[in-house]
Amino acid sequence: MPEADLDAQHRPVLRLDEATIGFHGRTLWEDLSLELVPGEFLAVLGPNGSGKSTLLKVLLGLQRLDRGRVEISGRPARRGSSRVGYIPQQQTLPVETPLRSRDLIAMGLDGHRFGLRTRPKALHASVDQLLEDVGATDYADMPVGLLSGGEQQRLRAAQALASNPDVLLCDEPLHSLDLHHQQAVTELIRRQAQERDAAVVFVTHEINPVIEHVDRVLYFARGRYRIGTPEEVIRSEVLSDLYDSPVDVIEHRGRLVIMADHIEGDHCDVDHGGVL
Ligand SMILES: Nc1ncnc2c1ncn2[C@@H]1O[C@H](COP(=O)(O)OP(=O)(O)OP(=O)(O)O)[C@@H](O)[C@H]1O
Repeated sequence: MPEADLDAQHRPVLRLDEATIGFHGRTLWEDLSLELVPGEFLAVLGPNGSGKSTLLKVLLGLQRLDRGRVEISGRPARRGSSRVGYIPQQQTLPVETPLRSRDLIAMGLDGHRFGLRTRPKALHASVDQLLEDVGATDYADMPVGLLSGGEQQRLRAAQALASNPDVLLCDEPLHSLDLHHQQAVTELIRRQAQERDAAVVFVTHEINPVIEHVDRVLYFARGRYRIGTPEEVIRSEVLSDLYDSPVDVIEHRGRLVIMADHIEGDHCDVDHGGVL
């Protein structure tokens, strides 16, 4: 590979530098410094209210930091950037939604580049390619409201990938999907991000469905955070230290189970290997 391409592979597409945010006197996270390179997959974990979605809002340019800097592809994060793709939480679309799969994806394409009115052929070809990339060609012309949750989530992934973003933000995209579709959607996001040299920031309550794809974990709790590989972070001593309270991490039939006797205000979803 030419040296310039190698450099590009290691150039951060996302950079947070001593980023701090809080509301009404409560710090959500403080002095968060982080760089993601193309193709990297970061899982963001933490209990309810720990600031996971707020991180996505900061990266989307919808929320200002109290302190520090946030850059996407070398520029300050800004609202509406085509460098950022966003997959929202899984929500079932109403049956009567008047859109076909291909219409939903076309909505994600950058109108300036593809010239919706002036270059319909180019738009059509791009939509077809995206449908193929996410394995949705078979239902390209189906009304989206008739598709299953997993099929709809594939389309949302295609929509988010349409502008060829450098950073793909995923806000609990597996919520309410069954295990099979959780794995399929995660694999799809991972593969597409790698092929397109995009970094992934993946907010989730459950580590197990994504663990084999995760390069690093960012774990928020109690106004603090830990970052590292899953093996470095999802450990009893690291999480006990983060929560300042005993936490047990055990492996059960290949799944990580995180348990704590009692942490006020949090819950432990033992069955799903969920996050405290
Ligand atoms: N604009 C805002 N003004 C005031 N408080 C806010 C604002 N945005 C978020 N918060 C608060 O910050 C905290 C963190 O919210 P956030 O949505 O980031 O949590 P989360 O980790 O994504 O939680 P969950 O797992 O429940 O989705 C919450 O207590 C929320 O009420």
